[in-house]
Amino acid sequence: MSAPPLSSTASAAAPSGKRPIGDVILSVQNISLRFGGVRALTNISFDVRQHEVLAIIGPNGAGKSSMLNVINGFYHPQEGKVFHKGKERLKMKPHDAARAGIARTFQNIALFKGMSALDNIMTGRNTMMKSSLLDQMLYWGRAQKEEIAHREFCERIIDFLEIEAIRKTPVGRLPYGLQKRVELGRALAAQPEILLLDEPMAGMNVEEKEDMCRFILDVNDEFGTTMVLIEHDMGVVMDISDRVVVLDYGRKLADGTPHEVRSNPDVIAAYLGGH
Ligand SMILES: Nc1ncnc2c1ncn2[C@@H]1O[C@H](COP(=O)(O)OP(=O)(O)OP(=O)(O)O)[C@@H](O)[C@H]1O
Repeated sequence: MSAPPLSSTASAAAPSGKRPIGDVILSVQNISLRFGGVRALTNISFDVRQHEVLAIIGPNGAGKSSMLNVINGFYHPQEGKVFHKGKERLKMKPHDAARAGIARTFQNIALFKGMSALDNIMTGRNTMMKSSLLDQMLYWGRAQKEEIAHREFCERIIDFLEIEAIRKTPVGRLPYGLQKRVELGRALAAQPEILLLDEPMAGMNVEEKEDMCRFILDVNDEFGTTMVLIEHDMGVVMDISDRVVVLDYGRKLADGTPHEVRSNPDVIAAYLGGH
């Protein structure tokens, strides 16, 4: 088994360079989510198109993380529907979403600190591993071939993210920016079609942010991975997003290009009012 392409959407002949934005691949429609008396999301609808970088922004508590958690099946809204590639998605768990090509990273780094960067990235392949423990005992050769192919694939991610020098380093010893890059690598290891990034630049210095922006755009350009990201840094949002959805108090305030959203009076009022 040879190493597969880095994204399931990437064909062998796929050219590099910004891919044209395609059809709607994910649609959330009239989503409402409550926690007891707290209305985290109220009647939210928007579409995600193939290959785009979509940012979800909004003041603290606006419902951004809740929205990502609905998309990846961690929360199940009381109302509304999620359509994935035109089909209504019924209740599913995060690992089902991962199998269906939707991966995510978290606001706080959730890596195995004592394990190397490479081994952490390998854990991202778990959903793709076919051989069970029994297979491994019965068909050792086949399981070993599979393991080699997965390892090769992870090495390619390591090259792509320029982290060769730290591939054997326990991630707990790495600076924050590199840990976030390893986390991105682990999410990419699952070959997602849609990648959900929860504040990928939080806590980074300017240089680390610039690097992360470059990697996000490179992954999007080279492999066509659709990105949905939550970000607080408006400069970053305006620079890298094709489209922006603005939430405030769990409601959608605006949805448009960075330019449209920036000049929307409701958005300006929410941000000025919130800070
Ligand atoms: N598991 C939960 N239980 C109870 N309330 C929750 C839960 N998750 C979120 N909330 C509430 O839902 C609302 C939206 O929270 P959410 O974390 O989605 O906002 P956010 O925009 O991501 O905020 P931040 O920018 O601060 O991360 C908040 O009032 C929050 O307290």
